[in-house]
Amino acid sequence: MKRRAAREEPRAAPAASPETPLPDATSWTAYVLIHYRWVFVCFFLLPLSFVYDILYYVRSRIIFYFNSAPLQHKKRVAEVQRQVHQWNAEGRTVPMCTARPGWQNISYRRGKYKKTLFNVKVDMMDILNVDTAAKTVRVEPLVTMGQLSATLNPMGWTLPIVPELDDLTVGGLVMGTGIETSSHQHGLFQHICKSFELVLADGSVVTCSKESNADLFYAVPWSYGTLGFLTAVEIDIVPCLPYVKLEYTPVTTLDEACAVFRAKSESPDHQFVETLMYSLDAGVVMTGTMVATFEADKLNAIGKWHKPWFFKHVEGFLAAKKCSVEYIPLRDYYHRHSRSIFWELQDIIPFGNHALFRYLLGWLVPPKVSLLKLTQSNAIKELYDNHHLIQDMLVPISTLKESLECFQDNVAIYPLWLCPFKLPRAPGMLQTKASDELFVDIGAYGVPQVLDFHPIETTRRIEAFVRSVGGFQMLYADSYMTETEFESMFDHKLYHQMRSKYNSADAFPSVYGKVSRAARD
Ligand SMILES: Cc1cc2nc3c(=O)[nH]c(=O)nc-3n(C[C@H](O)[C@H](O)[C@H](O)COP(=O)(O)OP(=O)(O)OC[C@H]3O[C@@H](n4cnc5c(N)ncnc54)[C@H](O)[C@@H]3O)c2cc1C
Ligand SMILES: NC(=O)C1=CN([C@@H]2O[C@H](COP(=O)(O)OP(=O)(O)OC[C@H]3O[C@@H](n4cnc5c(N)ncnc54)[C@H](OP(=O)(O)O)[C@@H]3O)[C@@H](O)[C@H]2O)C=CC1
Ligand SMILES: CC(C)=CCC[C@@H](C)[C@H]1CC[C@H]2C3=C(CC[C@]12C)[C@@]1(C)CC[C@H](O)C[C@@H]1CC3
Repeated sequence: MKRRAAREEPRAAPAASPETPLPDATSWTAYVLIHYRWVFVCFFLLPLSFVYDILYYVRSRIIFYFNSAPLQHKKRVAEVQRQVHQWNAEGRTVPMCTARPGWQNISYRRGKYKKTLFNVKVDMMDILNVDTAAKTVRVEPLVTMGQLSATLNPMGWTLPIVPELDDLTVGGLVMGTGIETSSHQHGLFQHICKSFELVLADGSVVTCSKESNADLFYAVPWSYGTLGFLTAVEIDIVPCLPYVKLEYTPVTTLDEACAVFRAKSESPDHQFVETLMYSLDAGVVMTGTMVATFEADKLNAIGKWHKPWFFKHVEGFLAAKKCSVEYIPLRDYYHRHSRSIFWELQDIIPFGNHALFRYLLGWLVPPKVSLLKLTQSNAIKELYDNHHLIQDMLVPISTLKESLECFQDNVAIYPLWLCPFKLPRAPGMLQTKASDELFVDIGAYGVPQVLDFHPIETTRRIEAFVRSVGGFQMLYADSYMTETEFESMFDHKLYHQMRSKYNSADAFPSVYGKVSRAARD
């Protein structure tokens, strides 16, 4: 593959490098919208995101103050049931989906089906019960990761896996999937869930767990809302400590990167493991453990508004070429990539990591992903479709080296996110060849640096590679596989059984129908 010359810093809007044509390369308005998106984002979206967060926060506090959430829950489930009964009474004409508008969710793919399907409102956003004796928390599906870490951490508890972005919801993480740097010990988000409460296609309410309705329990993850509406989830919680002792290990060859990452992922000593690759052969492996105290000169509250973006901070350790240690407040660690939306914000606000911007306006960052989605113009959409890649691929750790080479050859996007996870053997969509082998999530977010990038052909080549090594694609973004290819990646046996057992084949679209770009458009 041909590559572009190394990037210059700071960068402008995505695909603003000289070789890349603008969408249609003509419209003056499109040019302004793309290259000066930061004007709109800084002066309109950032204040709007701030107001939105305040309103949401006040609402949460009021609900907590009156402790009304558990009482309201039954009524809210009944309201979901009423809508499903209505759909049945009206003759089950078109399938159902949640009424949550596509712009509000984190998923990158566009849920065009929302316009044509029967929309069911599942407006349930409260933490119902924190039970420290049973070590569980019971929540409604729209509860977010930011809300949960803010509630649990001050009580000395946490979820074993806290997927990074504040606005990710429990419903989305259960029906899709969730992963974080503790996943090498705890698995995916589905593996820390104890039970699901669902409203099925006939309007009945069912609770499933490993002990009761186990088949449904194992079929729900990765079903993308196509078996029933989720109304509550019981999740494991574990005690937490206030700081993470984080060790940064720079690696300077591909072999070293793979060996160090694998050794640290397999060792029981680290609660958190993550690597950021800055090129095919240079990266920083990070390992962390929760601790109660810190060495004062090594404390770094990276979540503070004026601190450099985390991925830039980490890059500094690569340049320093030696192992280093820092102590980071737990919540700052959990949401370390939130302020820069991993490294996506540099394409939207090119000077966002400049000290002046951070000190003046850093407290307003990041703009909400939902508002970015809501307000993006067609020109921006086209730009991201054609000159940008957002994909996470899950591959066995034994194939890490060839997988990184595949990403290099096809897209050469850096930083690249590497996050290890275990995949316990269990019924459901994810079936593996070897039992208990560690997997790695490879996350590529950004502008491909190869000259022959083509959104469909390139993604299809990567998808084919991932299938060939027994891996999986995360489905929050676009999938370009055919249905046959899709069914060869994801085991649909249990899923089809549940669709027929619970009469849901005409009640909801299929997973493929929701996540495939070709089936949706
Ligand atoms: C025992 C208990 C039970 C509760 N029960 C309920 C309930 O039933 N229902 C309910 O709705 N609420 C409940 N609450 C209230 C709960 O605390 C609020 O929902 C929560 O504080 C709001 O979360 P927040 O993230 O918006 O707030 P904040 O912690 O003030 O955070 C504001 C914003 O900044 C982000 N942020 C904060 N720190 C960082 C950081 N270091 N890095 C990056 N981003 C950060 C947050 O994610 C959030 O978006 C309960 C609280 C407690 C203690
Ligand atoms: N660190 C991580 O693990 C990250 C994960 N992600 C991905 O982002 C997505 C989550 O985003 P989020 O905005 O929270 O979720 P979304 O609103 O995007 O929902 C994801 C899917 O879950 C379904 N769903 C959500 N709630 C319910 C419910 N109550 N009942 C039935 N189905 C439901 C949706 O159905 P419908 O289509 O009907 O609305 C949709 O198909 C996941 O796919 C996740 O894998 C993204 C970034 C990071
Ligand atoms: C850690 C894992 C497993 C995934 C992280 C994925 C995120 C980096 C992406 C998920 C949805 C993406 C969107 C954007 C940036 C990258 C994600 C947050 C945009 C904000 C980029 C700008 C566009 O105009 C809107 C996009 C919405 C989705």
